[in-house]
Order: sequence, then C-alpha cells, then structure tokens
Amino acid sequence: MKELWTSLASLMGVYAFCQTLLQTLLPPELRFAFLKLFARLFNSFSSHCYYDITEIDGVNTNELYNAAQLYLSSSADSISTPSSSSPDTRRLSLTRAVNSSAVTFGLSNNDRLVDVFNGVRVHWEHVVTPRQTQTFSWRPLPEEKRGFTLKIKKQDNPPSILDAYLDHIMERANEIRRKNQDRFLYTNSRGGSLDSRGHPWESVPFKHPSTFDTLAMDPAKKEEIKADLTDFANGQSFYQNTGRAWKRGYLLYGPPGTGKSSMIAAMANFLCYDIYDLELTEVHNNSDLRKLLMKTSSKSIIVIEDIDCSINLTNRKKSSNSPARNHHEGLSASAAMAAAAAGDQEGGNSITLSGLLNFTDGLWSCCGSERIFVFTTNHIEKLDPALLRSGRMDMHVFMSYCSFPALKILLKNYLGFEEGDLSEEVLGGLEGVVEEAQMTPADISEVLIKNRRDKRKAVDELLETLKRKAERRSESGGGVMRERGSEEVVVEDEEQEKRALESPKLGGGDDVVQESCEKGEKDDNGKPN
Ligand SMILES: Nc1ncnc2c1ncn2[C@@H]1O[C@H](COP(=O)(O)OP(=O)(O)OP(=O)(O)O)[C@@H](O)[C@H]1O
Ligand SMILES: [Mg+2]
Repeated sequence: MKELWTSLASLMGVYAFCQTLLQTLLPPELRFAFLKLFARLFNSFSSHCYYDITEIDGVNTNELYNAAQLYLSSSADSISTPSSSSPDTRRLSLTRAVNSSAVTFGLSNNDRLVDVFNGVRVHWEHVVTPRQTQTFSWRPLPEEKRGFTLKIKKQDNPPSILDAYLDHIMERANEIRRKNQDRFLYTNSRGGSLDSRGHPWESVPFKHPSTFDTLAMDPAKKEEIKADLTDFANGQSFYQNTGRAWKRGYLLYGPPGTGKSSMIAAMANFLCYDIYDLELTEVHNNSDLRKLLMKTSSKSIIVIEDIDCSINLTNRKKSSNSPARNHHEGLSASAAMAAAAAGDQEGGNSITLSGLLNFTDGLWSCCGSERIFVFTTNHIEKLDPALLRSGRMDMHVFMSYCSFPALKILLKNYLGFEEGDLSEEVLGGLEGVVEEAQMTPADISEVLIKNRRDKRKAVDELLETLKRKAERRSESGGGVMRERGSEEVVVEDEEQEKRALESPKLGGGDDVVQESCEKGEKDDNGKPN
C-alpha cells in the first residue's frame, strides 16, 4: 500500500513538472496546438470513440444534454435499488422540475454509468469543471461547465448505432418528462372567449386519484380496455402504415353512478394524458368547435359527458333568442341535433350533428395526433345511430351495476379486505344477492364509506341493503330499480331497458331522431341528404 502511494505521488510530481515546463517554454498558441496534437494522438491510439454533449451549446441550452440527463436518471433509478447490477454510482443528484410533483434522479458530478443499447455497451461520464473565464454572453452562464462524455468501443462501429441511440434517448426523455409532469384538466367553460395568449381552454392541475386498480368492474373487461389503450399509445407505426388517423373513440354508457367518469380519470392516469372536458352547451357553432379542437394538444383525452343531453337548447337560449332556438325548445338534445343536421338550422349559428361528427371523425379530427375521444351517456338508446355506427366510436363499454368481482374490488378499496379475509359464508351471502340487487358501485361505496370505521358492521349493513333491494326487485317482478332521492322507482319493462343499454346500435327512445333516420333525412354520417 505504501509503495502504491509513493508511485502515485511521483507520477503526480512528473505530471506537474511537465505542465510547468509546457507553460514556461511554449507560448499560449503553441501550447494549444500541442494539446490538440496530443489529443489527436491519444484518439488514434484509443480503442474508443468519444462524444461530448455539453450543457450549453454556444449560447443555447443543448436539448440533448437535458434529454441525456433525464434518460440516465431512469437508469439511475434502477441502480438505487439493492438488486442493482451496476454498483458504479453511489451518489445521485435529485431534481424536481416546475409543474412536476415527481423527483427525478440524475448522475452526480463526474459520475459514470454503463448502458446497453442493442447489445452494445456504452459508457457515460458526467463531466463537471469550473468555468474559468466568463466570456461575454447575453445571459449569465452557470459557474460550472457541465457535459456528458459518451464513450463507445470502436469495434462496435459507433456511427452505425449513434443516430438510433440518440433518438431512443430523446424519445425516452420525452416520455419521462410527460410522466413526471403534472397533468391538466382543460375546460371551455369561458364560453369560447380567448385568454391573453389566444387560448380558448382554461386549465387546472388534474389530480384525480382514480386508477384501473381502484375501478370496480369486471377484471376481464378492465384488462381488455387497458390492453386496447396500450396498443393505441404504442401504435404510431400501425396507424401510419394503415393510413388511419392516430385517434380512438370510446363510448361509455350505463346507469348513473357506475363509474363512467371514474373510468375517464383512470384512463388519463394510466396513459399520463391531459383531459379536455368539452362542454358542448358553451360552444356556439361548428366553427368554434373546430377551433377548440385545433387548440387541443396531442396525448390527450377529449371528453363529452352526457352526450345525449349535452346540447340542451333551452340552456343555449341564454346566449341567443333566435326563433330557431325557440323552435327547438323542449326537444331532447339528440332530437335537436338531428333536426339541426337535417338542415333546420339558421345561419349556421348552432352545433349540428354533422359538426360534431366532423369534430371526431372528419379531416379536422386528425390535426394533432394521439388523441382519444370519450363520450358518456346514461341513455344510449337516445343517441343518433350515426354516432354509434361501427368505426365511429371504436369501443362501446357498458358500465353495469355492481357485479360480484366488482364488489370484491370495492371491499378491498374501502375496507382493506384482501382475498381470504372474509369467510366463505359472508362472501357466498354477498355473491348470492349482489347481481339481483342491481346496486351501482356508487351506492355500494356510500354504504361502505358510512361504516368504514367498523369493517364488520359495514359488511353486515351492505349485506342487509343488498338483500332488501333484491327482495324489492323480486316483489316488483324484476323491474330495474332507480333511486330518485330517497324514493325508489321501478322501471317496469326491464327487457326494454336492458336492450337499450346493452345494444350499442339501438336507436329509438327519441321520436325525432328515429323519424329523421327513417325518412332518410340524414346519411350515415348524420349529414343532411
Ligand atoms: N366502477 C366504479 N369503481 C369504483 N368507484 C366507483 C365506480 N362507480 C362509481 N364509483 C364511485 O361513485 C362515484 C360516482 O361515480 P362516477 O361519477 O364515476 O359515475 P358516473 O357513471 O360517471 O355517473 P354519472 O352517469 O351520473 O355521471 C365516484 O366518486 C366513485 O367513487
Ligand atoms: Mg359521470
């Protein structure tokens, strides 16, 4: 050990001597040329290629430096776990960006990391040196010069992998940035007026805690939706190759309180997308609708809730008292849309069904990309068939009353009961009545929340409530029960209700829509013939 220190000290002595000699003997210009020559000599003998990625490129911030920092932070994440295979890095720098609630790990000063890309091992070093002279700049430069040195073995033919590797880094960095950034919920509640930056949407940070884990629904259906979303998000080349606009439509339908809005929040959290909650009653005409669409960003979910009653012309009367509007008063929304689509609109000063369909499906719908449209309704039977035809809304999802598998998820969410915590007897009791009772997850959640301090009591009370509801349903001949306040209303024709809810293609329920379709006043796109 002593010998090692002695030889290290003498080596440093020689280095210092050479440096002093160089500085005293050679003028600065020659010294620079000498160092350049030395570097070239070193490079030609070296078995590696070196690439420097500096933080500041001239006076501009180097995008690649920031991307590399983020990209390597994701590798650094993994090395902070005990199972790490790369023990090189022991110190990590932590950063938290503006608009982000997540902390990212980064390589600390002069730290190293090994990454593997397409089977090639590449070496990274974060090089930080003090900035010596402050050169003139319009903006103050940091006191330290920071950069990454990327080292790749010559035998791995660095030029052949470099482009693909840098693209991969940029892509991953964008993904991490999006995941770490807070998401936003946008709304057009300002009535279409623009803000100081010419933006028609207002936004608030989106913090809804709903996820697919907390969503109570049939697990197989849940997995199917998750797989569909994942395919969509990873499907850039598929959409490109098939010539389809990179967008997807979901229609969520079912009784109130079955989790349609919760599902939208879960989708946004799953994909890390922003949500644009489009309030159709605030949009004056088709052209405003198009402008709103153009101002949405990619990787977003555009939502129209309660599509069957979104365009309520009695509400729209507030903004205009035109005779055309008054003429439509009292009609349901889709009836009004159908009438408008049939040419019964004056001066184009209203949203028409064809305008809405163009919004989701027409040429304008593909300005920007990677967008999901979600419509929700409690009354699918009231929707115009043009909205339901295949290809328009790619997936129709029926959100049903609480099933037994969904109930188990609620018991876990609200009371912390895992599989096996409840006796077979209790579970059997719940399973026996839950389908028959036809309670929504929202109603069941209420019972569980109310009694959550006493888990056993919560389960007992739930069982009682389910039994009571099931009994009342069988007494009433199996009608579908609906609650209006405390009053229970039984819809007598269960078959009709079920058919309406389960068939994605059923029209009916709205005379004007049906009539206009039967008369062939609209084509398949809902446009006037
Ligand atoms: N499937 C579900 N899984 C978990 N929680 C649910 C589910 N359905 C409803 N809930 C609970 O009930 C509340 C209401 O649900 P949500 O707003 O998602 O229902 P909805 O179907 O959108 O109702 P509406 O048709 O009235 O808009 C939510 O806050 C949620 O906690
Ligand atoms: Mg809702």
